[in-house]
Amino acid sequence: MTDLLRIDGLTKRYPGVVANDGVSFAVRTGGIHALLGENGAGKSTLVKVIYGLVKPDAGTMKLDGASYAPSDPKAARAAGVAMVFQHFSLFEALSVAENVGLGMEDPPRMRDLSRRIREVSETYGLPLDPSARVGDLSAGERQRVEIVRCLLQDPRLLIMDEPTSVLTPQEVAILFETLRKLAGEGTSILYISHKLEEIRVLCDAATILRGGRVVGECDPRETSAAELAERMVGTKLAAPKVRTHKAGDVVLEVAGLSLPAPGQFGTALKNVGLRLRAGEVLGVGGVAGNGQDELLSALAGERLAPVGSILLEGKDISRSGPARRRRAGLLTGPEERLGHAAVPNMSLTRNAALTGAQRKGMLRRGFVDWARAKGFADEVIAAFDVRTPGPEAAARSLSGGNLQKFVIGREVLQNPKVLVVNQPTWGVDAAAAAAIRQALVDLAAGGAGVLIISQDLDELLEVSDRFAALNEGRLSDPVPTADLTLERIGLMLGGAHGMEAAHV
Ligand SMILES: Nc1ncnc2c1ncn2[C@@H]1O[C@H](COP(=O)(O)OP(=O)(O)OP(=O)(O)O)[C@@H](O)[C@H]1O
Repeated sequence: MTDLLRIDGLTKRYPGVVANDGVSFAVRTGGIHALLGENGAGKSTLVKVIYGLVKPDAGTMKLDGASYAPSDPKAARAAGVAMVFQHFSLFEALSVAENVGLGMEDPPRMRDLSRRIREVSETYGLPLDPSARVGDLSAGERQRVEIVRCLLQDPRLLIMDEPTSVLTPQEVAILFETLRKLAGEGTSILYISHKLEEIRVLCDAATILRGGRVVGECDPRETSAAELAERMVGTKLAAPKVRTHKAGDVVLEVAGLSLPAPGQFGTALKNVGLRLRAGEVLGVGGVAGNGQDELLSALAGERLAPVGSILLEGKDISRSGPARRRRAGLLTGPEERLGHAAVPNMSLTRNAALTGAQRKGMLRRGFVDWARAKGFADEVIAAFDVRTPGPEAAARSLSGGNLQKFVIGREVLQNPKVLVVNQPTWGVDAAAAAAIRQALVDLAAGGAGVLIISQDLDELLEVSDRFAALNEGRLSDPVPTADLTLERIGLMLGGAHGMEAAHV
């Protein structure tokens, strides 16, 4: 096979860090090539250079033998390079076809565009209705819009940055079929993911990055997931510690919590009830968009709840805002790390003060004691192995996984009575995800109640004592994790409560 893309000696420096350090590798024509590496290893920077979003300081690229140095994404697209991002950029109020048209330089008439979308979606097995409103679509369907948008450009190279983190197992299977078909037709695929088992079934080549440098190449089909992880990290991974746990008193009680949908595309919470005990981890699973964000914001106090519906250690906090709930010991970590959990342009010190000021004694006569705030940011960085030049770095300059470690660490180290987190290891590499899970389990072992909302079933089964499913804003009765079978989980996620039939 010939090489479609060749990269030679590519270097990109940021203040205090070399994100890519003399990176060289090649992607074969029709190959599905994985980029592997821990958080901050430089994967996103590398694909941004290929897509014309970031200019390298040194190095060259060749596409199909010709010199390639895109000045912007438009030039990259013109050369046949397309990219599907982790975060979608779609307008919820517009239709699929309208969204696709908006991204095109020279969009055809709407009727023709709808026809082409239908053709592409049928050819590649990506079910999509061009007239559907994007706001009504699942995360997997939204991703299909982005993929179809790329395929309409007839790309030679398709870059995908962590495409499966928002998908159900069924949607992952559909995506892999599509990617294999594309590769079979000669399109090359550059694939970033932390899910090593997925890489082993999908990809036929892999480049491993560590600290911005290429540390190895391999055929992932012939390399075990453990070996891949070890080559990424450079050391052997510690197996998670087994814990012993004893559930204590009820620390958080939610009863009859109903709230209307926050907006046109939100989900209403319907009579949600749960009891969380000290020392316990309760896992809440569910497909994205079934009320996860709404449950977190109701518990955080971003939206107030009906009187008597949320009790912390027996006290009604339903009408208290976030600051009072924090003071009382209920802390939360939302899913969206950049913008919700952290302010992108603020330093880590300032972000540490944002949620930690009260509980970490940073307030002096109403003013923040910045030395203390910096001290706390340093503590989080050290305890959670956050890779950054220091606490003065802006939140946005951290790689996704490192910022995630920071925002989770910031809450865990505030010694909460109850911690509620949504997607705590989203986009986090295997070693860091294990560290975050361990920290949550340790927090519970120390006597806190921990509620983890996640779409990662393996994660929930690994760390939770009990498991409940969120479906269309309703929470099932929690079941001890040890009693669960995959079939039962499937029924719970589909909305079957007790012996009722699933309504799909
Ligand atoms: N705009 C920026 N300004 C300053 N530093 C940056 C910027 N973008 C990336 N970096 C730094 O470059 C390094 C590589 O980051 P990059 O996002 O490429 O890593 P990654 O491998 O994609 O990580 P993750 O898996 O966490 O997404 C990190 O140390 C990061 O902090």
